[in-house]
Amino acid sequence: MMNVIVQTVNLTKRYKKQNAIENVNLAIEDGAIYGLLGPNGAGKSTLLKHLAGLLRPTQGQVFLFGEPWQRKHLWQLGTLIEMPSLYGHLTAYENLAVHAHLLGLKKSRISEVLEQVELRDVEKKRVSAFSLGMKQRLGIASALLSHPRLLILDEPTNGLDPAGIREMREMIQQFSRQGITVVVSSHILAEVAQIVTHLGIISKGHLRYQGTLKEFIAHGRQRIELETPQMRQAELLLRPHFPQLVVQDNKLLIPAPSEAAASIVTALTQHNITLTHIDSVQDDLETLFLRLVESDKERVVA
Ligand SMILES: Nc1ncnc2c1ncn2[C@@H]1O[C@H](COP(=O)(O)OP(=O)(O)OP(=O)(O)O)[C@@H](O)[C@H]1O
Repeated sequence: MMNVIVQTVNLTKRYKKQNAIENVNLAIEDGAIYGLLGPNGAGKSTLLKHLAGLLRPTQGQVFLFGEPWQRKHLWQLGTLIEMPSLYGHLTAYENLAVHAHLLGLKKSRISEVLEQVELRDVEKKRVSAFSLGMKQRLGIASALLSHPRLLILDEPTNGLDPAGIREMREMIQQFSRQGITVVVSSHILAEVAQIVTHLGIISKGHLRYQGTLKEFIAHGRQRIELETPQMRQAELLLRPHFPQLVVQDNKLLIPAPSEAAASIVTALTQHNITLTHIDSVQDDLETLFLRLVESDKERVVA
Protein backbone atom coordinates (compact mmCIF):
# COMPACT_ATOMS: atom_id res chain seq x y z
CA MET A 1 0.00 0.00 0.00
CA MET A 2 1.20 3.49 -0.79
CA ASN A 3 2.21 5.80 1.98
CA VAL A 4 -0.26 8.65 2.44
CA ILE A 5 1.65 11.75 3.53
CA VAL A 6 -1.15 14.30 3.44
CA GLN A 7 -4.55 13.54 4.82
CA THR A 8 -7.48 15.66 5.86
CA VAL A 9 -10.40 14.21 7.76
CA ASN A 10 -13.74 15.95 7.35
CA LEU A 11 -11.93 19.25 7.01
CA THR A 12 -14.35 22.16 7.21
CA LYS A 13 -13.69 25.90 7.24
CA ARG A 14 -16.51 28.28 7.88
CA TYR A 15 -16.38 32.01 7.26
CA LYS A 16 -19.30 33.77 8.91
CA LYS A 17 -22.24 32.33 7.00
CA GLN A 18 -20.44 30.28 4.42
CA ASN A 19 -18.46 27.07 4.44
CA ALA A 20 -15.45 27.68 2.19
CA ILE A 21 -14.70 23.94 2.37
CA GLU A 22 -16.87 21.22 3.82
CA ASN A 23 -15.97 17.70 4.98
CA VAL A 24 -12.98 17.43 2.71
CA ASN A 25 -11.15 14.09 2.93
CA LEU A 26 -7.96 14.54 1.03
CA ALA A 27 -5.43 11.72 0.71
CA ILE A 28 -2.14 12.38 -1.06
CA GLU A 29 0.37 9.61 -1.59
CA ASP A 30 4.08 9.97 -1.19
CA GLY A 31 5.68 10.65 -4.57
CA ALA A 32 2.52 11.91 -6.23
CA ILE A 33 2.07 15.00 -8.33
CA TYR A 34 -1.38 15.83 -7.06
CA GLY A 35 -3.42 18.34 -9.04
CA LEU A 36 -6.06 20.15 -7.02
CA LEU A 37 -8.49 21.44 -9.60
CA GLY A 38 -11.49 23.66 -9.22
CA PRO A 39 -13.05 26.86 -10.51
CA ASN A 40 -12.42 30.24 -8.89
CA GLY A 41 -13.73 30.37 -5.36
CA ALA A 42 -14.02 26.56 -5.08
CA GLY A 43 -11.92 26.44 -1.93
CA LYS A 44 -8.49 25.44 -3.24
CA SER A 45 -6.51 28.13 -1.43
CA THR A 46 -8.48 27.58 1.77
CA LEU A 47 -7.66 23.88 1.66
CA LEU A 48 -3.97 24.41 0.90
CA LYS A 49 -3.64 27.04 3.63
CA HIS A 50 -4.75 24.42 6.14
CA LEU A 51 -1.99 22.08 4.97
CA ALA A 52 0.52 24.89 5.40
CA GLY A 53 -0.77 25.74 8.88
CA LEU A 54 -1.89 29.22 7.77
CA LEU A 55 -5.51 28.52 8.72
CA ARG A 56 -7.09 26.54 11.51
CA PRO A 57 -10.01 24.27 10.70
CA THR A 58 -13.50 25.02 11.97
CA GLN A 59 -13.91 21.25 12.10
CA GLY A 60 -11.91 18.24 11.10
CA GLN A 61 -8.21 17.49 11.12
CA VAL A 62 -5.08 17.69 9.03
CA PHE A 63 -2.42 14.97 9.13
CA LEU A 64 1.00 15.41 7.58
CA PHE A 65 3.52 12.59 7.32
CA GLY A 66 1.23 10.33 9.32
CA GLU A 67 0.88 12.65 12.31
CA PRO A 68 -1.59 15.35 13.34
CA TRP A 69 -0.39 18.73 11.99
CA GLN A 70 2.46 20.22 14.01
CA ARG A 71 4.75 23.21 13.57
CA LYS A 72 7.77 20.94 13.20
CA HIS A 73 6.30 19.73 9.90
CA LEU A 74 7.05 23.12 8.39
CA TRP A 75 10.66 21.97 8.04
CA GLN A 76 9.57 19.31 5.58
CA LEU A 77 7.14 21.55 3.78
CA GLY A 78 7.74 24.11 1.04
CA THR A 79 4.85 26.37 0.09
CA LEU A 80 4.01 28.95 -2.52
CA ILE A 81 0.57 30.22 -1.64
CA GLU A 82 -0.63 33.41 -3.29
CA MET A 83 2.12 35.80 -4.43
CA PRO A 84 5.53 35.13 -2.92
CA SER A 85 6.62 37.85 -0.51
CA LEU A 86 9.77 39.28 -2.02
CA TYR A 87 11.82 42.43 -1.51
CA GLY A 88 11.87 44.29 -4.81
CA HIS A 89 14.95 46.37 -3.94
CA LEU A 90 17.02 43.27 -3.17
CA THR A 91 18.53 40.85 -5.67
CA ALA A 92 17.29 37.29 -6.10
CA TYR A 93 20.27 36.02 -4.14
CA GLU A 94 19.74 38.53 -1.32
CA ASN A 95 16.06 37.66 -1.07
CA LEU A 96 16.94 34.02 -0.54
CA ALA A 97 19.74 34.97 1.85
CA VAL A 98 17.14 36.59 4.13
CA HIS A 99 15.13 33.35 4.26
CA ALA A 100 18.21 31.13 4.52
CA HIS A 101 19.41 33.19 7.47
CA LEU A 102 16.04 32.90 9.22
CA LEU A 103 16.11 29.16 8.69
CA GLY A 104 19.74 28.88 9.78
CA LEU A 105 20.82 27.38 6.46
CA LYS A 106 24.20 27.52 4.77
CA LYS A 107 24.74 30.01 1.95
CA SER A 108 25.66 27.20 -0.44
CA ARG A 109 22.02 26.11 -0.34
CA ILE A 110 21.02 29.41 -1.98
CA SER A 111 23.02 28.64 -5.11
CA GLU A 112 21.59 25.13 -5.23
CA VAL A 113 17.98 26.28 -5.22
CA LEU A 114 18.70 29.10 -7.68
CA GLU A 115 20.10 26.41 -9.95
CA GLN A 116 17.00 24.26 -9.51
CA VAL A 117 14.68 27.06 -10.66
CA GLU A 118 17.10 28.24 -13.34
CA LEU A 119 17.67 31.71 -11.91
CA ARG A 120 21.38 31.33 -11.27
CA ASP A 121 22.43 33.69 -14.07
CA VAL A 122 20.14 36.48 -12.85
CA GLU A 123 20.88 36.08 -9.16
CA LYS A 124 22.44 39.57 -8.97
CA LYS A 125 19.45 41.26 -10.58
CA ARG A 126 16.99 43.25 -8.49
CA VAL A 127 13.69 41.47 -8.08
CA SER A 128 11.74 44.62 -9.03
CA ALA A 129 13.00 44.01 -12.58
CA PHE A 130 11.80 40.39 -12.62
CA SER A 131 8.93 39.14 -14.74
CA LEU A 132 5.99 37.44 -13.02
CA GLY A 133 7.32 34.03 -14.02
CA MET A 134 10.75 34.82 -12.55
CA LYS A 135 9.13 35.99 -9.32
CA GLN A 136 7.12 32.77 -9.14
CA ARG A 137 10.31 30.76 -9.64
CA LEU A 138 12.10 32.75 -6.96
CA GLY A 139 9.16 32.06 -4.63
CA ILE A 140 9.56 28.36 -5.37
CA ALA A 141 13.31 28.59 -4.78
CA SER A 142 12.54 30.00 -1.37
CA ALA A 143 10.10 27.15 -0.71
CA LEU A 144 12.83 24.66 -1.63
CA LEU A 145 15.45 26.05 0.73
CA SER A 146 14.78 23.65 3.58
CA HIS A 147 14.87 20.50 1.38
CA PRO A 148 11.13 19.86 1.67
CA ARG A 149 9.58 16.43 1.18
CA LEU A 150 6.34 18.09 0.22
CA LEU A 151 5.88 21.13 -1.99
CA ILE A 152 2.56 22.96 -2.10
CA LEU A 153 2.07 25.31 -5.04
CA ASP A 154 -1.14 27.33 -5.18
CA GLU A 155 -1.91 28.29 -8.79
CA PRO A 156 1.74 28.68 -9.80
CA THR A 157 0.78 29.10 -13.45
CA ASN A 158 -1.63 31.97 -12.80
CA GLY A 159 -0.83 34.87 -15.09
CA LEU A 160 2.04 33.11 -16.86
CA ASP A 161 2.37 33.02 -20.63
CA PRO A 162 2.34 29.64 -22.44
CA ALA A 163 6.14 29.35 -22.31
CA GLY A 164 6.12 30.15 -18.60
CA ILE A 165 3.40 27.55 -18.01
CA ARG A 166 5.47 24.93 -19.80
CA GLU A 167 8.58 25.80 -17.81
CA MET A 168 6.58 25.51 -14.59
CA ARG A 169 5.34 22.06 -15.64
CA GLU A 170 8.88 20.92 -16.43
CA MET A 171 10.12 22.22 -13.12
CA ILE A 172 7.40 20.38 -11.21
CA GLN A 173 8.33 17.15 -12.99
CA GLN A 174 11.96 17.75 -12.10
CA PHE A 175 11.06 18.18 -8.40
CA SER A 176 9.06 14.98 -8.57
CA ARG A 177 12.03 13.11 -10.01
CA GLN A 178 14.04 14.35 -7.05
CA GLY A 179 11.57 12.60 -4.74
CA ILE A 180 9.48 15.61 -3.72
CA THR A 181 5.72 15.12 -3.47
CA VAL A 182 4.04 18.06 -5.19
CA VAL A 183 0.55 19.43 -4.67
CA VAL A 184 -0.34 21.94 -7.35
CA SER A 185 -3.63 23.79 -7.69
CA SER A 186 -5.10 25.26 -10.82
CA HIS A 187 -8.46 26.26 -12.22
CA ILE A 188 -7.45 25.09 -15.68
CA LEU A 189 -7.17 21.33 -16.03
CA ALA A 190 -5.18 21.48 -19.26
CA GLU A 191 -2.39 23.37 -17.53
CA VAL A 192 -1.58 20.45 -15.25
CA ALA A 193 -3.18 17.39 -16.86
CA GLN A 194 0.04 16.43 -18.64
CA ILE A 195 2.02 16.08 -15.45
CA VAL A 196 -0.26 15.09 -12.58
CA THR A 197 -0.44 11.50 -11.35
CA HIS A 198 -3.48 12.17 -9.18
CA LEU A 199 -6.37 14.58 -9.28
CA GLY A 200 -8.62 16.12 -6.67
CA ILE A 201 -11.53 18.10 -8.05
CA ILE A 202 -13.12 20.60 -5.75
CA SER A 203 -16.25 22.58 -6.39
CA LYS A 204 -18.12 24.83 -3.99
CA GLY A 205 -16.10 23.57 -1.08
CA HIS A 206 -16.74 19.87 -1.77
CA LEU A 207 -14.16 17.39 -3.00
CA ARG A 208 -16.08 15.97 -5.93
CA TYR A 209 -13.45 13.55 -7.22
CA GLN A 210 -10.19 12.11 -6.00
CA GLY A 211 -8.12 9.43 -7.65
CA THR A 212 -5.44 8.72 -10.19
CA LEU A 213 -5.45 10.47 -13.53
CA LYS A 214 -5.94 7.07 -15.16
CA GLU A 215 -9.09 6.39 -13.14
CA PHE A 216 -10.36 9.83 -14.01
CA ILE A 217 -9.88 9.25 -17.72
CA ALA A 218 -11.66 5.92 -17.40
CA HIS A 219 -14.65 7.86 -16.04
CA GLY A 220 -15.01 9.41 -19.48
CA ARG A 221 -18.08 8.22 -21.25
CA GLN A 222 -17.36 6.25 -24.37
CA ARG A 223 -19.63 6.49 -27.31
CA ILE A 224 -19.74 5.18 -30.81
CA GLU A 225 -20.42 7.69 -33.54
CA LEU A 226 -21.63 6.54 -36.90
CA GLU A 227 -22.79 8.01 -40.16
CA THR A 228 -25.01 6.43 -42.75
CA PRO A 229 -27.21 7.69 -45.62
CA GLN A 230 -30.00 5.55 -44.07
CA MET A 231 -30.09 7.37 -40.78
CA ARG A 232 -33.74 6.72 -40.00
CA GLN A 233 -33.50 2.93 -40.54
CA ALA A 234 -30.31 2.72 -38.50
CA GLU A 235 -31.91 4.64 -35.67
CA LEU A 236 -34.98 2.38 -35.66
CA LEU A 237 -32.81 -0.71 -35.67
CA LEU A 238 -30.46 0.39 -32.89
CA ARG A 239 -32.74 2.31 -30.52
CA PRO A 240 -34.24 -0.79 -28.84
CA HIS A 241 -30.70 -1.85 -27.88
CA PHE A 242 -29.40 1.64 -27.03
CA PRO A 243 -32.37 3.69 -25.78
CA GLN A 244 -30.10 6.70 -25.06
CA LEU A 245 -28.77 7.10 -28.56
CA VAL A 246 -29.10 10.54 -30.09
CA VAL A 247 -29.01 11.93 -33.58
CA GLN A 248 -26.80 14.98 -33.83
CA ASP A 249 -25.22 16.74 -36.81
CA ASN A 250 -26.20 13.88 -39.13
CA LYS A 251 -24.51 11.36 -36.84
CA LEU A 252 -25.84 8.66 -34.57
CA LEU A 253 -24.24 8.96 -31.14
CA ILE A 254 -24.50 5.72 -29.21
CA PRO A 255 -23.40 5.60 -25.57
CA ALA A 256 -21.43 2.35 -25.64
CA PRO A 257 -17.85 1.11 -25.28
CA SER A 258 -15.72 0.56 -28.37
CA GLU A 259 -16.21 -3.22 -28.06
CA ALA A 260 -19.85 -2.76 -29.08
CA ALA A 261 -18.82 -1.47 -32.52
CA ALA A 262 -18.41 -4.93 -34.06
CA SER A 263 -21.95 -6.07 -33.23
CA ILE A 264 -23.36 -2.72 -34.40
CA VAL A 265 -21.61 -3.09 -37.76
CA THR A 266 -22.89 -6.68 -38.09
CA ALA A 267 -26.47 -5.68 -37.30
CA LEU A 268 -26.43 -2.79 -39.76
CA THR A 269 -24.89 -4.91 -42.53
CA GLN A 270 -27.45 -7.65 -42.02
CA HIS A 271 -30.15 -5.05 -42.64
CA ASN A 272 -28.39 -3.69 -45.71
CA ILE A 273 -27.67 -0.38 -44.06
CA THR A 274 -24.54 1.22 -45.50
CA LEU A 275 -22.02 2.74 -43.11
CA THR A 276 -20.00 5.73 -44.28
CA HIS A 277 -18.22 6.34 -40.97
CA ILE A 278 -17.87 4.70 -37.56
CA ASP A 279 -15.68 5.77 -34.67
CA SER A 280 -15.29 5.25 -30.95
CA VAL A 281 -15.01 8.53 -29.03
CA GLN A 282 -14.18 9.25 -25.42
CA ASP A 283 -14.87 12.49 -23.54
CA ASP A 284 -11.77 14.58 -23.13
CA LEU A 285 -10.52 15.60 -19.71
CA GLU A 286 -11.89 19.12 -19.89
CA THR A 287 -15.38 17.83 -20.67
CA LEU A 288 -15.19 15.45 -17.73
CA PHE A 289 -13.92 18.16 -15.43
CA LEU A 290 -16.63 20.59 -16.45
CA ARG A 291 -19.30 17.94 -16.07
CA LEU A 292 -18.23 17.30 -12.48
CA VAL A 293 -18.02 20.96 -11.65
CA GLU A 294 -21.22 21.97 -13.41
CA SER A 295 -23.24 19.19 -11.83
CA ASP A 296 -22.51 21.06 -8.62
CA LYS A 297 -23.87 24.37 -9.86
CA GLU A 298 -27.20 24.09 -8.10
CA ARG A 299 -25.64 22.87 -4.89
CA VAL A 300 -25.93 25.27 -2.00
CA VAL A 301 -23.18 25.22 0.57
CA ALA A 302 -24.90 26.18 3.78
N1 LIG B 1 -10.96 35.39 4.65
C1 LIG B 1 -12.13 35.08 4.10
N2 LIG B 1 -13.29 35.56 4.60
C2 LIG B 1 -14.49 35.23 4.07
N3 LIG B 1 -14.65 34.40 3.00
C3 LIG B 1 -13.53 33.89 2.46
C4 LIG B 1 -12.22 34.19 2.97
N4 LIG B 1 -11.32 33.51 2.22
C5 LIG B 1 -12.02 32.83 1.28
N5 LIG B 1 -13.34 33.06 1.43
C6 LIG B 1 -14.41 32.46 0.60
O1 LIG B 1 -14.25 31.05 0.61
C7 LIG B 1 -14.51 30.50 -0.68
C8 LIG B 1 -13.31 29.72 -1.17
O2 LIG B 1 -12.24 30.63 -1.43
P1 LIG B 1 -10.79 30.16 -1.90
O3 LIG B 1 -9.94 31.37 -2.02
O4 LIG B 1 -10.32 29.07 -1.03
O5 LIG B 1 -11.10 29.56 -3.35
P2 LIG B 1 -10.11 29.20 -4.53
O6 LIG B 1 -10.59 27.92 -5.10
O7 LIG B 1 -8.71 29.26 -4.06
O8 LIG B 1 -10.39 30.34 -5.56
P3 LIG B 1 -9.41 31.14 -6.57
O9 LIG B 1 -9.10 30.20 -7.69
O10 LIG B 1 -10.29 32.26 -7.02
O11 LIG B 1 -8.22 31.57 -5.77
C9 LIG B 1 -14.88 31.66 -1.58
O12 LIG B 1 -16.28 31.75 -1.62
C10 LIG B 1 -14.30 32.86 -0.87
O13 LIG B 1 -15.07 34.01 -1.14
